[in-house]
Amino acid sequence: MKIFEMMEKEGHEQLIFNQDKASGLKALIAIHDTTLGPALGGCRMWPYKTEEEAIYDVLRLSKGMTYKSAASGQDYGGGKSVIWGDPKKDKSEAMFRAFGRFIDGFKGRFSTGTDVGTTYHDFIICRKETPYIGALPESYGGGGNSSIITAFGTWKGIKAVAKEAFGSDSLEGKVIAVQGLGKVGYYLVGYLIEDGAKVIGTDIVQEHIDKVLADYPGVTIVKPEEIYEVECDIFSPNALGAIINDETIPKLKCKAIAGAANNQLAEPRHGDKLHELGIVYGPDYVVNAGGLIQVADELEPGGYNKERAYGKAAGIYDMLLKIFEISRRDNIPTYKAADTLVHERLETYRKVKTIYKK
Ligand SMILES: NC(=O)C1=CN([C@@H]2O[C@H](COP(=O)(O)OP(=O)(O)OC[C@H]3O[C@@H](n4cnc5c(N)ncnc54)[C@H](O)[C@@H]3O)[C@@H](O)[C@H]2O)C=CC1
Ligand SMILES: O=C(O)C(=O)Cc1ccccc1
Repeated sequence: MKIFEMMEKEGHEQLIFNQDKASGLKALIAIHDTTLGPALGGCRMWPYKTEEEAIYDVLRLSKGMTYKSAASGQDYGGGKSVIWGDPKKDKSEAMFRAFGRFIDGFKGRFSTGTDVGTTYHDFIICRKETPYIGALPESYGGGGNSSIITAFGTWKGIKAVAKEAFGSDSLEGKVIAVQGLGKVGYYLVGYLIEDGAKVIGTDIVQEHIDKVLADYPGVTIVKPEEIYEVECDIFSPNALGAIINDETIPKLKCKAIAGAANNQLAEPRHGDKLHELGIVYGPDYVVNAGGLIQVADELEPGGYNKERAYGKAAGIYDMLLKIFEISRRDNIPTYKAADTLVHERLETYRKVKTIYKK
């Protein structure tokens, strides 16, 4: 793996390796692009098989955050952190204190918080060492569990792809296949059922399934490997990335895809394939911007304003309709239409900053 080559190709500014012998912490922090402002991005804890897997994940995730911030109109850049370890058995206070000290070293150039495998309990510990933590509970001055607003935004994204695919954003009677019933998936199921949808769900952790069934007994559960081929109107990935790939695309029986998972396309060509097949794809970093919108709102002067944040998250619907219009007008895949808007915003900002410097 030629790391500098990858960073140069994708435009990453920094990749920092962090280890703390006492706690066993091994963490990577990637800052992709700070043109629009300081980098924001959550922290994933995952038992990667190799160091290369961890490096690849943090580079992809951090780039996605730049695109997410630009596409959702935030004045922040993109970054992400990954802790290499098993969230079920490797966590400790010492680990998250050490991680907080590493974050503090950026002095605001990077702020982080929950993502896959981490919870706000972990970041309450981090907060003891650094103020650069987002999505803390209201009692700690944060905006609360970012998964809820992420689920809200994803619900709006599902309504937008429904409108594009079926001519109406009503989810009444629509069958939605939800992959991943974790922090985001659980709340998303609630929004979908409230909106009249029929939900087919799956997860690899039984207790997550049980929690959903306890509150939403009407949800149909299938095995993880079956979710791709269930008869449905919309497939909603809310687990891990790279699940839209050569193996899964031929199985899909949906007319549209919209979910919270980061980096859903294994490669851009898989977005081209969805376009060819006429499957409406809501670009992941547009659909799942709710969490980022919350954390950016927490950083506004005067602090978090829930009404303002949810108003911005509701705008995910209109942004997607704009992207679908560009995709139809120019006959390009939706992910390319979204990337075009992002590149235009970054380029404009770079020019303005250059002029300003003069
Ligand atoms: N939590 C947040 O605010 C945000 C999360 N995201 C993204 O949304 C996705 C979900 O995030 P969270 O809900 O916070 O994470 P989480 O870890 O709470 O939930 C992920 C769920 O997916 C399940 N899962 C993993 N592999 C699976 C598989 N092969 N099949 C079925 N289920 C599987 C896990 O058991 C877990 O229940 C991630 O990709 C994350 O990066 C994006 C934006 C914000
Ligand atoms: O949208 C994401 O994937 C995030 O990582 C959102 C976020 C940003 C900063 C702190 C916590 C979560």
